[in-house]
Amino acid sequence: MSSDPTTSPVAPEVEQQVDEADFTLHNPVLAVVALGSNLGNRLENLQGAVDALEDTPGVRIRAVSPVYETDGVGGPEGQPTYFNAVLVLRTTLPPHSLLERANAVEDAFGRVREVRWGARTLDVDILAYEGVVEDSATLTLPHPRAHERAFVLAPWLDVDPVAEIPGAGPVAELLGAVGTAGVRQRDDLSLHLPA
Ligand SMILES: Nc1ncnc2c1ncn2[C@@H]1O[C@H](COP(=O)(O)OP(=O)(O)OP(=O)(O)O)[C@@H](O)[C@H]1O
Ligand SMILES: Nc1nc2c(c(=O)[nH]1)N=C(CO)CN2
Repeated sequence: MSSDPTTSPVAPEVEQQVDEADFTLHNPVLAVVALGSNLGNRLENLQGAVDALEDTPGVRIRAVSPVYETDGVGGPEGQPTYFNAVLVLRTTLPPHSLLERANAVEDAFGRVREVRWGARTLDVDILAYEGVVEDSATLTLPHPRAHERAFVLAPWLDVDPVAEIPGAGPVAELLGAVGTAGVRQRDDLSLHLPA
């Protein structure tokens, strides 16, 4: 019996996953990320997420949207308003690695997962990753509720006026259908890239 690991058969799906990850590592792609906060210093929380993502090997922020103040959608009654923003990233991280990093950034800001859609210091969602369509146990792409959320569509349109959500349509049309009630741009606030 040989102990040479190179002679062990590799399942075709594993081989495909490795090939895809390898391809991504050498070919940066664009991903779109949503930030939200309605607890603590909301602007500082969003800025902290921008800083942490820009500090991530394999991630470079290409565009930062204006900050919106938005009424909470879903979740318990009477929660504080959110600050929301959207980032365009150029990344060599495969989708699941980007999700892990997004979750780690949330955790670093003391995010506690209790009530569904409850108040949170920081939420980092992946809205879209290149043209990828995927539905696994931990990651759905594009984000399954992005197309119906004005607090996501308005800042997304600002950073990419021709954006389209695979399977749902152009962001501009989706925002037109959803409307902008409860979503106010805060011209007095902004996020910035670290120097
Ligand atoms: N595109 C995605 N971006 C971020 N998380 C995702 C995505 N698809 C699936 N998930 C999974 O959703 C789980 C729950 O995410 P989270 O607690 O942020 O939900 P939420 O922000 O309260 O609600 P919503 O999903 O409606 O925005 C995450 O642990 C993650 O595994
Ligand atoms: N206005 C607003 N409402 C929400 C938000 C959010 O970021 N902004 N996030 C949610 C879960 O991701 C649920 N509801």
